[in-house]
Amino acid sequence: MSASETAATSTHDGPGATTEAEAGPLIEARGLTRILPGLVPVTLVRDIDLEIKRGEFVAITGPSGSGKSSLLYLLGLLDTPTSGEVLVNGKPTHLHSEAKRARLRLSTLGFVFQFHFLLPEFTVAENVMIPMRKLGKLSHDAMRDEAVGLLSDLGLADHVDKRPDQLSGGQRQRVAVARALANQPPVILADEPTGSLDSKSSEQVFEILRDLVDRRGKSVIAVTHDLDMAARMDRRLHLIDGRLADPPAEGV
Ligand SMILES: Nc1ncnc2c1ncn2[C@@H]1O[C@H](COP(=O)(O)OP(=O)(O)OP(=O)(O)O)[C@@H](O)[C@H]1O
Repeated sequence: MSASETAATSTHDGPGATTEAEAGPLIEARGLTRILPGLVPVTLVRDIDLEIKRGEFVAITGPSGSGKSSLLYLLGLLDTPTSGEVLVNGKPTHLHSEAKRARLRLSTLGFVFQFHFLLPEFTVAENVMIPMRKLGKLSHDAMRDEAVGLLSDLGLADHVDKRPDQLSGGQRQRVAVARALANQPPVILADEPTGSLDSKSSEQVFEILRDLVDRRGKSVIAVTHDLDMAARMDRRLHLIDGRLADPPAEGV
């Protein structure tokens, strides 16, 4: 069974899985602007208004340097706007302390980057347990069970006690997806999640993300240069020079 089939047929849906039925958007940006100060200030994004609803698979596209990663980091509360705000579950976040933002990130947002960023000295299961450990809600055994469940769902049951360097690139990225799901966040933010994978692994990871949206009701926001992939998502946000724009008919 392929990883995507495994994920699609999974019954694993641990505590805190998205059963909440709030009607409003999960993530909102209002007038979001980020300017790096300096002798020559650099505008990363400007005047972005958007809403991400529950169960949406949204692509962020645009030319290189158009602000895609910057926008994702702002939506993920990894960076703070110069003006404007990000709301999570309808609640403003701009007055939160860094500790409160960190906790909101841990419980609400899962991150997948182009490179897996797994810690090489830890096993696969231990890597997936890291965000759970930081949230501090579960016992060691419960965290381990949760991690093994998530990894099994992604077709990695036989690899839980291996080190990352014993896995293929595609398998490592699937571990990164499991780690992003560790605290059952309703939103996954992915920065070119398939950007460093071969086409087969890339398709597997895409199918896993698609499945998280379709069958688990997650919202996935993914930066991508792959327009075919973007076309298979539900909606596309296109950036030009840090602003939202209509996507071109063809090409980036
Ligand atoms: N710390 C920084 N200092 C100076 N310029 C920066 C910094 N971070 C980003 N930039 C610039 O801001 C712009 C937006 O960067 P960003 O990485 O968000 O774009 P991107 O669309 O994700 O690009 P790519 O597709 O190449 O990854 C780029 O011109 C980038 O060079």
